[in-house]
Amino acid sequence: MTSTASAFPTSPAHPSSAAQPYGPAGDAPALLLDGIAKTYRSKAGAVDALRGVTYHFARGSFTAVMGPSGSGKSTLLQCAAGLDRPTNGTVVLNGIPLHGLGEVALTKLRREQMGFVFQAYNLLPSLTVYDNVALPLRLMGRRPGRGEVEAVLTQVGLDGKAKRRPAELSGGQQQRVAIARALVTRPAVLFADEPTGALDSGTSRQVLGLLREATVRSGQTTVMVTHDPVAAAYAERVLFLSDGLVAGSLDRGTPQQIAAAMSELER
Ligand SMILES: Nc1ncnc2c1ncn2[C@@H]1O[C@H](COP(=O)(O)OP(=O)(O)OP(=O)(O)O)[C@@H](O)[C@H]1O
Repeated sequence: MTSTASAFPTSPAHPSSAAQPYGPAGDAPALLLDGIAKTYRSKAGAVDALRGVTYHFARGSFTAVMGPSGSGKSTLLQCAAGLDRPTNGTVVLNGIPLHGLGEVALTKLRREQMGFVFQAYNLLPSLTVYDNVALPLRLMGRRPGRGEVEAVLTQVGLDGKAKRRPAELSGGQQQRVAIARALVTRPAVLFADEPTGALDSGTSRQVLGLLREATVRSGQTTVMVTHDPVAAAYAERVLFLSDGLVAGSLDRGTPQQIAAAMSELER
């Protein structure tokens, strides 16, 4: 792509914006990426997966990350969540710079301030729905209150399913358990990686509706990687990556507009 300006309105993500107040309360962004670069080195050579990504994810925003295969989406998510370390640049989550943290502190931060939803639901098969959802609280050293677990099960429409085990649920219901498990700690950022990749379109709509509702009702900040323009249209903004760089963004795009922007990037 030679120019991104017309098809992709410029996002408000520039290094200087880190110094600006955010939102009505002047809060820092939920997630700030500043000049993130990631080079993978192997015997086959070096691959520059990210080449300087600067972006802020405002509190309470729901952002989809899209881009052609190999554009760096998974790498971005991994670096943002502290699952991998960038070669250069800074990630600041809820005001906490990740680069200064050791593995133990990073694990604690992930448990307490991040939620994860993947294509594979990753539920523990031997635990009930209730215990799967309560697990992150237990891992934080907290005794889960019955009310808080039940409230989040209600939020995802799983009333009455608390005693079931994952194998007794449909795929869509299992993904809703995974979302409940991700939301129960009230994380600063919920990371979702192809959350509807294994679901049919009707069930996908329900799951995406839940993610959107969590933003609208509870101010949940969500970052979702997806290949699907229909899924991305549930987000307020789509951030496009191309060849390890931010190519632009699109606010409140329709699936058709998002698909057209993707086609332009893939040309
Ligand atoms: N562990 C690794 N070692 C070497 N290269 C890697 C590694 N992980 C990713 N890459 C390379 O980095 C680039 C970005 O990969 P990444 O998985 O982030 O892209 P993506 O946009 O998520 O792709 P896809 O849509 O196909 O999942 C690609 O060229 C990929 O081959």
